[in-house]
Amino acid sequence: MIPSEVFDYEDVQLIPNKCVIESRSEADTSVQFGPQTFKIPVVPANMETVINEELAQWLAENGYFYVMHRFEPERRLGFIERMHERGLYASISVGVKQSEHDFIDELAAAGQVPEYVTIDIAHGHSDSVIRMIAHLKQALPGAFVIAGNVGTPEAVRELENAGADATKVGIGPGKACITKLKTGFGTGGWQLAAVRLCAKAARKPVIADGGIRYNGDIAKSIRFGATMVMVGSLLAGHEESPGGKITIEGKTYKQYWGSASEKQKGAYRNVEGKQMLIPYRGSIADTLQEIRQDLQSSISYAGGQKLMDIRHVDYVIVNNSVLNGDNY
Ligand SMILES: NC(=O)C1=CN([C@@H]2O[C@H](COP(=O)(O)OP(=O)(O)OC[C@H]3O[C@@H](n4cnc5c(N)ncnc54)[C@H](OP(=O)(O)O)[C@@H]3O)[C@@H](O)[C@H]2O)C=CC1
Ligand SMILES: Nc1nc2c(ncn2[C@@H]2O[C@H](COP(=O)(O)O)[C@@H](O)[C@H]2O)c(=O)[nH]1
Repeated sequence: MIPSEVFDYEDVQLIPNKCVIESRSEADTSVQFGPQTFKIPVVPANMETVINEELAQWLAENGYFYVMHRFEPERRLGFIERMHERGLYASISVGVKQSEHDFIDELAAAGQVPEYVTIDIAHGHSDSVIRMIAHLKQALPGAFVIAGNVGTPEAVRELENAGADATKVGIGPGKACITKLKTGFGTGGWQLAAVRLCAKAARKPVIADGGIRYNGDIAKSIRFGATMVMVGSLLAGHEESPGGKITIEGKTYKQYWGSASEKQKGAYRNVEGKQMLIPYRGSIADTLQEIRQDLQSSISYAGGQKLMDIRHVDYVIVNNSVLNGDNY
């Protein structure tokens, strides 16, 4: 499959339709994803500098989707128990190694079924992921299984056929990502077109993962078929973000690093990520509220009342329009 139309977020603008609401507050940004409905179609990336247990609890309590990362594997069972004790949903990540299969058996034996499990590896179109989907569906049949990451319609179909309830699309578009440079592969530079191709092939929800630089990119992801949008760097600069706070020459930053960076792995082996500093942005609650308001505006420009009305708008390709003086 060679994609015929290739574009990314900055190359596209959505075309407005006549407004049918009196106020943006009437626009409904909520989305059904798996067993729950969430306030906005946005999930912080399952990365160590983006999400931790405290933030996960706050997000669940406040109607947002989260996916806990998998880099403290021994804490996951306790995390699920703690979330369930508080009457909150549990959403965890797993890898594909034998120890992860053993962990799934441990959860089944303990009767602790997370509502969401994300299989999170770099190259998700693989037999190892297909085996993990099968194991999850057999051992924890109540869990909603998200599988990734992938970048092709073939991969989406194969993982869905294996039993995945949703797939996650994005190989290399992330801000901390160097996959494109190190391997020559991926959807970096044409992530939005890849989301479109994958979503067209999908029969189940697709998560667009990586490359979101502006709030408007979330609406563009929805237009091109995503049901949920995973965001790393844009949500990593907050007070609640787990990365360390650093002040340089009077300006404050938070640390952000790739899950396949040397910093995360503790060794320079198969490194496909880097670390960087993200300007400090205050409270994540304010940013999520701003995202919701911007999405309400998007829905109004789409001539709609609800999130999925954005799906039906026309668009134009305008090369790099966002970068032509519109940065803020
Ligand atoms: N979205 C993206 O573009 C990317 C995301 N990441 C993130 O980095 C983290 C680490 O990812 P990952 O290294 O996959 O996790 P793991 O180190 O857990 O690797 C998962 C398993 O897949 C194998 N594997 C990994 N990559 C390949 C490949 N290209 N071909 C064949 N086998 C492979 C690994 O073996 P072995 O290590 O021996 O090869 C390992 O057994 C994850 O959170 C992932 O999401 C990483 C890169 C790209
Ligand atoms: N190639 C790599 N991709 C990575 C790594 N760590 C995380 N990721 C992916 O990036 C997104 C977040 O992207 P952003 O543009 O919103 O910052 C995240 O969800 C992963 O899919 C990595 O080390 N290498």
